[in-house]
Amino acid sequence: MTRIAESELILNTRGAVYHLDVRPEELAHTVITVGDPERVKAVSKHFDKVEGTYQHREFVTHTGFIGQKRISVVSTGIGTDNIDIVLNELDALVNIDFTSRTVKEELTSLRIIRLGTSGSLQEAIPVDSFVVSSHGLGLDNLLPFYTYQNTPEELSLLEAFRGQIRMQPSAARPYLIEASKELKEKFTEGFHTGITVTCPGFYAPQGRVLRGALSHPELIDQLTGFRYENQHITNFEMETAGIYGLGRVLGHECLSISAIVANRIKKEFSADGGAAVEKLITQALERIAQ
Ligand SMILES: O=P(O)(O)O[C@H]1O[C@H](CO)[C@@H](O)[C@H]1O
Ligand SMILES: O=c1cc[nH]c(=O)[nH]1
Repeated sequence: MTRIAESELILNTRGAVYHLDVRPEELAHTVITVGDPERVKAVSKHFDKVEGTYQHREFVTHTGFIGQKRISVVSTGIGTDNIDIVLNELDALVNIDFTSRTVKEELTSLRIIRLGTSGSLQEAIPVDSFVVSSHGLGLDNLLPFYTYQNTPEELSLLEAFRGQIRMQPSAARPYLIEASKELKEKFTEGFHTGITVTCPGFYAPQGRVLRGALSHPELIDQLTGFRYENQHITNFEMETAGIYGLGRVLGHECLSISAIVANRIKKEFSADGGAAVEKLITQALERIAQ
């Protein structure tokens, strides 16, 4: 077994992984990720018992129980560059022996569920509704740094996307990964479902103009109009494709669910996004704790 060097798997003085500051025994195998560090306590306040809290930079982790179900909630901050850190360190916590610094013979698959916010790309998906991401379509550049396998269904969808929406090659090389089917089945009634586009920014990469002009002004209309068989693009945000992609690379079951806070077609923003997120957390925890 190859020993992983100190410069590659970085552990701190308490034997915890570098960015998350969490030790292997401090992580549950069901993990909720949220972007906002403040949202961690909005989730853990629903726990019957909190066994530990950990924080380093924007990465806040609370581990506890709802009934017999052990759950960790971890903040990722914004963007797929942070997802690279969080997913790799979560994986290391369960699949690398920190004493021998070797990959374990028996691997553990985590259940990872993102509870985030997002902008709708369809008029009929209003603010304060919830979207389950059937696929993450990445316009960021994280996943091409890894080797991974696409399914034939993913390749057909990606080919349709590339045919209908011509990204400038210097701007993005789109990739696409499907959600965990097992987790998705828990979230059907009361949830919209569709393809989520993950962007490497909040402004121009999501077609927003304040002062900087867009290099691809048709992007929003093209995403809204995309169709392949019975599938369409529902929303965009900044983490889902990275989570699904690294879940595929590392062997974890991943699902991303978003509270819609903006409708980009109707140009509306939620009057109380906090309330929508709170409702999403309550509904999601009921299903996750089962
Ligand atoms: O509310 P969170 O979970 O952070 O998710 C969305 O909100 C942030 C942008 O405001 C991005 O992280 C985006 O993905
Ligand atoms: O429009 C939105 C809303 C939330 N998060 C995003 O990334 N975009």
